[in-house]
Amino acid sequence: MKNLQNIGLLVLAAAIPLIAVLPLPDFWIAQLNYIGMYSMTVMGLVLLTGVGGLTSFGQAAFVGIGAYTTAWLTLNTGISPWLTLFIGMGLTAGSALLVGLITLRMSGHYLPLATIAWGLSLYYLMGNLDGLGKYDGLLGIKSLSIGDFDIGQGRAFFVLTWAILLCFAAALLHLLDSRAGRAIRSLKGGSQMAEAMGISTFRYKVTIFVLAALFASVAGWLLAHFQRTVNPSAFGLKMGIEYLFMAVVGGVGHVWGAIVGAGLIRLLEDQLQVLLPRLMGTSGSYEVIVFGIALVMVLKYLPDGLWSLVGRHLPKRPRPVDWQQAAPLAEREKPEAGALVLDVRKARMEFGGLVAVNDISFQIHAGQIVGLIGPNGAGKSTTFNIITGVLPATRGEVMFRNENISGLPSRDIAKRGMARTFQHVKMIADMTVLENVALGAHTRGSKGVLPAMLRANRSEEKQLFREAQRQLERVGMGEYLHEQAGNLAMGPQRLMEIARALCADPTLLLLDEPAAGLRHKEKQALADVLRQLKNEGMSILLVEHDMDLVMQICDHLVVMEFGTLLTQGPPAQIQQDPKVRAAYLGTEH
Ligand SMILES: Nc1ncnc2c1ncn2[C@@H]1O[C@H](COP(=O)(O)OP(=O)(O)OP(=O)(O)O)[C@@H](O)[C@H]1O
Repeated sequence: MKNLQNIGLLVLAAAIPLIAVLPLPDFWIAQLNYIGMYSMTVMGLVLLTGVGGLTSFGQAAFVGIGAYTTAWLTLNTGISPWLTLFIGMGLTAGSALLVGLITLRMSGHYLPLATIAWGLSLYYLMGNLDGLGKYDGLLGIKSLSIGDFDIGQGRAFFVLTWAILLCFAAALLHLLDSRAGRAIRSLKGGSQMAEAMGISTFRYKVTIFVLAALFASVAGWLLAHFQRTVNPSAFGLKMGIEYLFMAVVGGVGHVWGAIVGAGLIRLLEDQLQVLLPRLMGTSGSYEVIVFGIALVMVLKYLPDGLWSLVGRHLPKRPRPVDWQQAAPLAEREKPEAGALVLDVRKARMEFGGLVAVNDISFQIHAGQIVGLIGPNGAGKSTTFNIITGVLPATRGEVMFRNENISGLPSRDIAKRGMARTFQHVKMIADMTVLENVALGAHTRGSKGVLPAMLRANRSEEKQLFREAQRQLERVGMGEYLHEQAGNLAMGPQRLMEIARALCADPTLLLLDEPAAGLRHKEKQALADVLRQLKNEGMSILLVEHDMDLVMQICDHLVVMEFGTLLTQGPPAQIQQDPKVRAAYLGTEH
């Protein structure tokens, strides 16, 4: 896929000068200019909504901030418009940061509603400020120029706009294929898995919100100098909806979908505005009705947008393996064999009146496999969640390598060397196995969004992929590097999760029902992998219902029933314990 993305960028880079010199009528150049500017805002939405899963109706307001900043400053202060671009971006970043910090903790439908409220308030603010010309807006904005050369509104403007768009597309493609990009792509699946990989989901949400707003702001700056006038109608809620519409029609998850969507809607709108009133015999915004129907059809029959029609026919080439020579990632210092790794002290979890975990205590030492067993509803997963920081314990302490980690968020616990898998596999289905596993090494890298966009992250990326491949080979998944994770059967999916956890270079590995849904042979392969990890000095806590597997591989068992610790000890002893037999068979004891 990577090569194809580069081809896409090259095609666009070649098309820009070609179109500029072709004898196209001015009308088409103007259309292309609009499409370029719209595409910028829509590309921001691809990142925010398509990739990050955060729906915003308020992008037009950020276009407005960029446009009004340059309009007001160039008209009132005579400052260079090239400088106002950065002032506008600064103002946009500031306001997006503020709005983001307030609204991005909201989930479900609250976020889109908040963006509507934000879009509306900015629209009325622009329309009511005397200094901004109220609803008439500001007129007489100058064209952009370089020295004496006037960029104007024609071909030179086209080259400028599309060159910026090309840079945005390249930056976005680079970003999505990076450590930060994988973290952003993990946002859509809920925060639990990402946080367990040490990713601050909130920070990445705010980051993509600001980035999308900046894309919109640059489009606004261009629009002001293109139209030479600004007024609130171009930045209101209707336009906010239209940008979202372009993104959805084009393909909200694809960078190229932004251009397809913006192009199609702009051209259609223009044609329909002429055609429909003629057909109906009266004037009116009939195109909105057509768009409404078209959107419903697209959502029903082509939910991935029009780009998916093209994208699915493009050949998929595996990522070239160029990381063999990369330096290994630094490893954390490991505990001595037999040292105390985890000490759960009287952990308690109450859900209202229900005591799900009742003052449980147990320990895990380095190189030990401990099984946490018990009938359904015994409180195993809740104990797991207390240890990994998903749930804050009502009382009690969890000591990890002699540090009290009670109350820490799961990402901070992950950073300390505790890695986990999930009862129901959590992965990014449309990423390759290798990329999914590289996500596990997130905390071992440091390159953020900007280095990724500028491609200044190459050596670290190679290190991360080298580690991901190593861990996949360690669990016997070396054959699956380039497979799309969503296509894997349950067994390989679970092994992939283990490899992802191993990528974090953990001291303690927590596996939640790793054998669930596996066939006999796959279970044996899993047992071999776990034994091998133990021999390498790894400590493992296992929640598992498969008693054969548990008895085969565990050194120590902790048995729970109704939230309480029933007993603990070596498997042979537990197997003979009448209390345990009774708990499983449901007889009196
Ligand atoms: N978030 C929650 N709110 C209220 N009750 C909960 C919550 N999570 C778990 N419980 C309850 O706590 C008890 C223990 O549940 P838990 O999932 O920890 O058991 P388990 O041993 O992991 O079961 P299973 O083997 O079926 O996964 C159950 O009675 C469950 O209904």
